[in-house]
Amino acid sequence: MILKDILKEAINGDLPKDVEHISITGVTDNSKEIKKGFLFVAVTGYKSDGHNYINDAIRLGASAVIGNRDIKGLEVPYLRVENSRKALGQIAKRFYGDPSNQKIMIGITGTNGKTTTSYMLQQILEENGVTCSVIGTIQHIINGNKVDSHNTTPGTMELNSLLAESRDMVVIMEVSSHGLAQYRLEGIEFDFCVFTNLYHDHLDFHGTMKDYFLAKLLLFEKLKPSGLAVINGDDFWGGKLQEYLWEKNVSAFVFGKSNRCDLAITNYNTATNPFILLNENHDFVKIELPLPGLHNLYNATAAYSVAKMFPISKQEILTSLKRFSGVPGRFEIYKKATGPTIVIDYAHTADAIHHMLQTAKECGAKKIYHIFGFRGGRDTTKRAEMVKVSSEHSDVLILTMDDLNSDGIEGMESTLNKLLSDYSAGNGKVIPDRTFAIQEALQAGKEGDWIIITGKGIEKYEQKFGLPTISDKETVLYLQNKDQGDFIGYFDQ
Ligand SMILES: CC(=O)N[C@H]1[C@@H](OP(=O)(O)OP(=O)(O)OC[C@H]2O[C@@H](n3ccc(=O)[nH]c3=O)[C@H](O)[C@@H]2O)O[C@H](CO)[C@@H](O)[C@@H]1O[C@H](C)C(=O)N[C@@H](C)C(=O)N[C@H](CCC(=O)O)C(=O)O
Ligand SMILES: Nc1ncnc2c1ncn2[C@@H]1O[C@H](COP(=O)(O)OP(=O)(O)OP(=O)(O)O)[C@@H](O)[C@H]1O
Ligand SMILES: N[C@H](CCC[C@H](N)C(=O)O)C(=O)O
Repeated sequence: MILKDILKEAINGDLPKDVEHISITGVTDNSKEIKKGFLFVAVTGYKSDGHNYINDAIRLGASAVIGNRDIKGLEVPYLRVENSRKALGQIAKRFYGDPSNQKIMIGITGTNGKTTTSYMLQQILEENGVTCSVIGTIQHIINGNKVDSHNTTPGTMELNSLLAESRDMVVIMEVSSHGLAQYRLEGIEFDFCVFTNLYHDHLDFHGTMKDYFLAKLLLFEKLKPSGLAVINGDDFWGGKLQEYLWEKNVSAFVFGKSNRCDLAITNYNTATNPFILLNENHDFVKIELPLPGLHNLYNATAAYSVAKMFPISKQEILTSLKRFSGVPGRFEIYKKATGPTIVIDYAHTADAIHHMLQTAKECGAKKIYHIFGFRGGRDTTKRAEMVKVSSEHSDVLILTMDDLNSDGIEGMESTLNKLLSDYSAGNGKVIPDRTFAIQEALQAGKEGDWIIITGKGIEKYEQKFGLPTISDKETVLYLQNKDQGDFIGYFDQ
């Protein structure tokens, strides 16, 4: 591939003579992936700086380098750009032949509900003959094949390569604020942009809620002129987004409780036989879900709002939602013939915890045991509110370990004790080993009680004493009598 052909957007003006005819065999921003004839794009990162690896890249065979620092005297041509992370996005798109341009692109953003909404939409579309690629937190699904996910929104090279590989008609993507802020979606345009909600999270990265919102807003700048924004109008920031799009004359489809909404929520039932009743231009739509929780009804409403823009009948959409298969690690219920109901869920914000515990109460939980921890190396300012909400809405809260990432176990243990003494109402305890925390609740829980384990979903956690990593589901099934636990949740892997 001729280098100049993929630099169209990245480099303004004429290219130096020595670059004109260079051909390259690949592109990467990771010196460790360089092969002979590659273009190396040096990116200044959050942990390290790609510019420090330029010499490694050349030694490994890079035939040209792009960066955003003033560097001279390299053995291969060096092109300076203003922002090499953005340039990488522009180059990735060209290198893979602008693959998003050949797809119907659906981007779903928001703090909570992205994965659930995308799985609902996937089920509706696929059951009605529309093949979908799905890109998100749990895994990516391309042409029906599962690919491991390292980021909710993959890095720009990986993303464009997945899109290029896809033969599916539609791509449903979870779009994270990190992905938007880091140009992972540079040059990609969307046919549908969905906003679920915005709550306190990721302020370690964004600083303030306003800046977090402004990062999410970038998705809507990528909406095609012919595209449609779908917005949860009941969310405070959803309201701000609506105003912003209205001023820019961008078409938005809004759902929410106000009767001014395009899809107005008139009634719902969150527990037994959950449903949400919507008024669409005096035409009533009743979405029934096999999954409890008001939050899931909102997710289903978002999925419905997009699906109805496809040539699929209302009845077909409603049928798919009624038999929704669920999402791995989100509100998965385990219950034996007798004993407590156990739920594994991915709540990792105060708002999600609130929804989760509220749902358990609405489902008739007598006593609620809530087990969770905090991901290390992430926003620490959300923790106090998570403890407060849990303490208020559960009977017993047990703080335990989540992914430590770079944090140490001792530091985390004292953090948990301090959070409990400062923000709980005295109904909590700390059990650092997650397996023991779950075991204690399972031993204490009686018929009618609910044990809710949040934060990790299907991800595995480290047990103490060097035991292998294990998921909450594996722990629960083991403790519930080896492998004889009766799974009655919505997804069994
Ligand atoms: C803080 C953050 O977001 N970091 C992301 C960022 O990493 P980075 O480019 O800054 O990486 P870095 O390690 O500092 O390295 C800088 C550069 O040096 C290069 N390098 C480095 C070492 C070397 O030997 N050679 C070399 O060339 C690297 O390849 C890179 O180009 O860009 C990478 C590629 O796109 C991401 O994978 C990475 O996500 C990290 C792993 C991460 O944990 N991110 C989380 C916070 C995140 O993005 N989460 C959201 C979900 C949030 C939600 O659910 O709402 C997500 O989309 O996943
Ligand atoms: N619409 C919603 N409003 C509030 N909380 C929600 C909503 N949908 C899901 N949740 C809660 O958030 C958790 C994560 O849901 P989901 O995976 O769908 O969100 P997400 O935005 O994809 O998060 P992540 O990208 O971190 O995986 C769920 O397990 C549930 O507790
Ligand atoms: N295993 C991934 C999960 C991402 C979950 C996301 N919601 C976040 O908190 O960043 C991580 O640790 O980045």
